[in-house]
This record gives sequence, structure tokens and C-alpha cells, in this order.
Amino acid sequence: MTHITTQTTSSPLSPTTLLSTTHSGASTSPLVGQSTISSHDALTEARAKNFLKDNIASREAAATKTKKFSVSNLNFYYGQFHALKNISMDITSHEITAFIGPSGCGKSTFLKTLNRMNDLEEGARVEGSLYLDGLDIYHDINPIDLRHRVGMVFQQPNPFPKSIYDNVAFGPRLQGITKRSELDDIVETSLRNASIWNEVKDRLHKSALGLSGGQQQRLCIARTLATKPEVILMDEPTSALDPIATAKIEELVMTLKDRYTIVIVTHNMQQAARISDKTAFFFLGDLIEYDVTNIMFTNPAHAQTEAYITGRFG
Ligand SMILES: Nc1ncnc2c1ncn2[C@@H]1O[C@H](COP(=O)(O)OP(=O)(O)OP(=O)(O)O)[C@@H](O)[C@H]1O
Repeated sequence: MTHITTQTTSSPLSPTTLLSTTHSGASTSPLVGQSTISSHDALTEARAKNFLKDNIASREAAATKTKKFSVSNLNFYYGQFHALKNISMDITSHEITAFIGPSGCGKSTFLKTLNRMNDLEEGARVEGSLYLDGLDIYHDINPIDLRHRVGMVFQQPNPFPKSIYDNVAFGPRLQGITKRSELDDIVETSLRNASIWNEVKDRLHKSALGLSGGQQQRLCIARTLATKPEVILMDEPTSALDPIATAKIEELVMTLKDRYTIVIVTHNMQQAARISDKTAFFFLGDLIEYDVTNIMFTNPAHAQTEAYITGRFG
């Protein structure tokens, strides 16, 4: 596993190739080994070197930021099945961390260990340590408090069959808030922060099920924000949405990272490249590589990562 603090900059791709690499990681014109370098190529080469330097600087800066989660030697089993193998990684506050990898490699399992959503799975067993702000989530925090601090948004928008208002007020009411003016404030602020207030402000007491898929997903994000979490886990939150609704969620997620720590599972490489600060690549339960996203997508340290991000498997 390549850790952020230990990866070297040696690369299967040249700096020039890095600049000619698309966001999906697909190299459009590999120039490695070219014998004549034109002034245009030299300029490109110089820009690429600066690009790499900037991203290495961002990796070093990241190392000094606050850790939100600290995970060491985490193993997760569903009965006899070893779903996560010796995972160690830190997740940084106020960043977007993307989990990528082929189907069945353990991304969702790992995401759900971060708020103990897996606890109820039959035969589930966890070994190793998982800390949130220095507190052991299996010993120092009760699961209900943990899930208030670490909220979750799922792949399929799942509003309750209630009004828009009641969906957002649901969590705060469970937390004991009953005063109407206080609930009104929370509902409005949460809907505003989820970038959907203007679309629903005149129909707050209508059913949430009448919203479009993209609006329902933003409502679900508002419902999560209403319980004032510190972390938002997102399990493929746009996979059921069209490109326009996806773009709105991506834009929203990027605005949320100032206030929240965000971890997102995605099968969409362009999405990971566009919105995340760091990316972790999983394969068959192993964490193969974890790095600053720009570096991972332009200069992966592992052949498996490169093959995956360039669409050669998975
Ligand atoms: N409740 C369960 N009981 C037994 N095995 C499970 C359970 N949930 C997941 N698994 C297995 O654990 C492995 C990891 O699954 P997980 O859902 O974490 O993968 P993933 O990378 O998120 O996949 P996808 O991208 O398809 O959602 C898979 O082999 C899966 O079949």
C-alpha cells in the first residue's frame, strides 16, 4: 500500500505525459522516448514539472492538516469472508476523500465501518483500530452519537414518505428539538446549505416523493446536514442521477467541504478527479494506493492503479 507520507515520485509516466493526461487518467499522447523536443514540448515539459512540484507541495501541506479519522491495521470479516485486509490510512478534516476500485473490492464496507453501519450485519467482525478525533469509535463513542457526528448519504435517494419539511426536521426532532421556530430555522438553513431551498421553499409541506431524483438526493443531503454532523459519508450519491443533477451534487459537495469532512465512494473516475482532494484505490479488500488526487491520477505509483484509472480493468 502506498501511503501519502511515503510515496516517492518515481513514475511510469513522464512529466510531459502528465500534462497530456485527461482527468480520467487516460493518456492522450504519451511522449516518453521522443527524441526531438520542440520548443512547444519544452514548454509543456516545464509546465508539467511545475504541476508535479505543486502537487507534491500539496501532499506535504496535507500531511500537516488535522486527521479526522485515523485507521490502523483494520480487518473486516463477513463471517469467514475477509472483506478488508489490514487497512491503514488517515482521513483529513475538511477535505473530500474519494474511494475508488472495482465492484466488490470493499469500498462500501470500509465507508460503513467509519460510522459503524456494518455492526448489524450478520457475522460482521472488525479487528484493528479506528479513531475519530482521537477517540476509539468502538470503545469511546456510542454508536448513536457516532452516527450523529458521521452522517451518511446513500446511492439511491431515500426520502421518507413525508413532507419536505418533515424529512429535514426528522433528525432534529429525534434529537429532542420541538420548538417550531428552531425547527423552521434548521429546515431552512439545511435546505439552503444543500442548494435546494429556492426550488422547494414554496412547497415545504408537500410530499418529498414528488421531487425529481436529483432534488430528492439534495433533500437527503439536507436531512443529513440538519443533524449537524462533522463528517458526511456518501456512497455513490450520483450513480442514479443524470449528468445535470450529478453536476449540481458535485458542486454542492465542493462547497460543503469548508464545513464538513467528506468521504465519497464513486465508480466515476472523472468525478473522483474533479472533486476529491485525495483518492484511495481499493482492490480485493486491499488498499493499494492512497494519495493526493492530482498525483494519483497523473502519476500513479502502482501498475494496478494505473490500469484501473485508465479503464483497463474493473
Ligand atoms: N452483508 C454481507 N455479507 C457477506 N458479504 C458481504 C456483505 N456485504 C458485502 N459483502 C461482500 O464483501 C465484499 C465487499 O463488498 P462492498 O460492498 O464493500 O464492495 P464495493 O467495493 O463497495 O462494491 P460496489 O462498488 O459494487 O458497491 C464483496 O465481495 C461483497 O460480496
